[in-house]
Amino acid sequence: MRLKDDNDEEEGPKTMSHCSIGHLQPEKSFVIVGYALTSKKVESFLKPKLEGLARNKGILFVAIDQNRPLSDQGPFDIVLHKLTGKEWRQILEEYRRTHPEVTVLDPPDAIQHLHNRQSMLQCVADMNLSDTYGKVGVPRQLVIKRDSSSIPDAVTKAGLILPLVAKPLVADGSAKSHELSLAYDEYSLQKLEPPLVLQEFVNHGGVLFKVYIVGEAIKVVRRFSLPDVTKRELSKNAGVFRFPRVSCAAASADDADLDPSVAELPPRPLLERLAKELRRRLVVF
Ligand SMILES: Nc1ncnc2c1ncn2[C@@H]1O[C@H](COP(=O)(O)OP(=O)(O)OP(=O)(O)O)[C@@H](O)[C@H]1O
Ligand SMILES: O=P(O)(O)O[C@H]1[C@H](O)[C@@H](O)[C@H](OP(=O)(O)O)[C@@H](OP(=O)(O)O)[C@H]1O
Repeated sequence: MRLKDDNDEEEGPKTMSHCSIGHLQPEKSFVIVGYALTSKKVESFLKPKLEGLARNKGILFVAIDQNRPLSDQGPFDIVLHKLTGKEWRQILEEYRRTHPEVTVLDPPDAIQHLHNRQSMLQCVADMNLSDTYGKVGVPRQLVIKRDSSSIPDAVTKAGLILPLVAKPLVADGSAKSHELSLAYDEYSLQKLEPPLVLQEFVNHGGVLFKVYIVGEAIKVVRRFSLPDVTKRELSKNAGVFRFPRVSCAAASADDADLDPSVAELPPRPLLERLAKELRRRLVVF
């Protein structure tokens, strides 16, 4: 796409934010990314540094005005969004139909099953990656849709071993969807609020790896995580404990002096196969 400078009479993006067209070199080609994000996401993601880097690479971020028809805005090369709701979904589907030349990241139907922690992990569970470079699996888990009083029985029947990590079933980016708890004893499980996923706690040395995948690009970071739970701790503790965003960006362990047994990154070939397989199964970028 060609974007002309301010003096140009031709149509340019009308809702451009955080950038001034006047500073752009005339006749330079830019990829225009229209974004529809919550204000929280704009704050955490669209940092001046990212915008500067993007601009140097010929990428411009332009805010989509949610109060105006999407088709009246742009033109965009890419629509980047992280909003939920039926209405927004319909707007995007209609836009994709009428603007097949625009890449929508990602199409609503493709991300639908990522909004639910059960379906989100299903394709990982279905993956049958050979054990050449390491195993990929999902912790044993149980979905509770309703009735908190039924949880202790359901856990016993499923044979899940305590402690359990309780996660809201819906993963829609809301603060509530990130509220996780750790349940140490069976009795306290009744205090949890369905719908949720109960997962066996997997000891992992207090460090985890976050793997970011965009297209062919893979980036792995180390983050501090919950410490291992020992048998002694399990026998001492009871109750349900809410825990905060333990492995957030501020908990980076990239430069920490870690025991090599927990610090070693997953083998690259495993990540590549995992990334390829996930993209194929999820049909997302
Ligand atoms: N089964 C588990 N066993 C041990 N620790 C776990 C387990 N599941 C989650 N955790 C811990 O809880 C943290 C958050 O888990 P998870 O990523 O599932 O939630 P989230 O709300 O999607 O978080 P984020 O959006 O930050 O990735 C992990 O970083 C890890 O420290
Ligand atoms: O900063 P990292 O470690 O990559 O963790 C991200 C989570 O994985 C995302 O799920 C968060 O986005 P949502 O809150 O929209 O789900 C995302 O929220 P944010 O974009 O508001 O920071 C992050 O918390």
